[in-house]
Amino acid sequence: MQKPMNRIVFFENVELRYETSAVLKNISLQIEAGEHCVILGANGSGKSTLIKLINCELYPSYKDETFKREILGNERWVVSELRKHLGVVTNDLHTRFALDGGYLSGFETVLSGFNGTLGLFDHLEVTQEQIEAAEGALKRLGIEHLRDKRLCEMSTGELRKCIVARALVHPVKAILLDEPTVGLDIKAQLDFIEMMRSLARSGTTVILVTHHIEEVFEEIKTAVLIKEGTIYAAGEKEAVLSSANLSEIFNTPLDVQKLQGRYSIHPVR
Ligand SMILES: Nc1ncnc2c1ncn2[C@@H]1O[C@H](COP(=O)(O)OP(=O)(O)OP(=O)(O)O)[C@@H](O)[C@H]1O
Repeated sequence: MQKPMNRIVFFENVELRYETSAVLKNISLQIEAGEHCVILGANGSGKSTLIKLINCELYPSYKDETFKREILGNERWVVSELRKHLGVVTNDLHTRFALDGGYLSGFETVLSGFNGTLGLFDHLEVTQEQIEAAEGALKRLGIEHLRDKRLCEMSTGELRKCIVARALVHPVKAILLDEPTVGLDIKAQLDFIEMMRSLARSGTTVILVTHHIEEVFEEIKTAVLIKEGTIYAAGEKEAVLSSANLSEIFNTPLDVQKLQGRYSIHPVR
């Protein structure tokens, strides 16, 4: 039986190894529903690996008596079932659609979210309900104009929004966004931030991995800093996103400033 999904992530002492080396160690992390959260860390620190663990693309390598891993209240998930509650947007997914799905329309891309496929297949039935949900997801993101446009004719930002809409065909409780603004120009990036804010305000828990502190929007209250595969700090963003903490995780002297709710980061010379 499924437990209530009020806790999106509950990890205690989770470890993940690629071959012999531990990439994530002693990861203890709780993210509650509605607790929009940013994950920051240097290149190679383990952010994407953490997202893959939450998303059940990867599984912990080692378990001792202190180990705990629950996602949306459950220790085990059938992945196709989890996708109905947890949306995922990664650059890998974007690249797969850009490279192999150019012939798909925006609508077909979104609709393919029901079966987690790259495109639609004759043997997979499409119901009227699914069609309406896909139309609804396009509307929710304000991209109805991309409905019939082919992916190969879309800009990076347009395609990215279709991938987000695809992740939202189910009424998901939370969405994981791994560096979602890579490749977007300034306007597309600002639009994307507004879209994330509107998702957050509508009740979808947003878990954002980014390299850009200025993307930490107002609704995000929690920050998690990853350093060399461990959680260096986690908690309220005001406390966690300090100059000292960011200088430490990026291994360079940095000055963090906050002006009118927006963070910015500057090198200390
Ligand atoms: N499939 C893999 N096999 C072996 N090692 C891997 C694999 N994928 C990632 N790694 C290693 O795991 C570590 C963490 O990688 P991860 O992609 O999680 O980092 P990240 O913080 O997301 O980095 P970035 O900011 O550069 O995207 C890195 O040292 C990386 O080389």
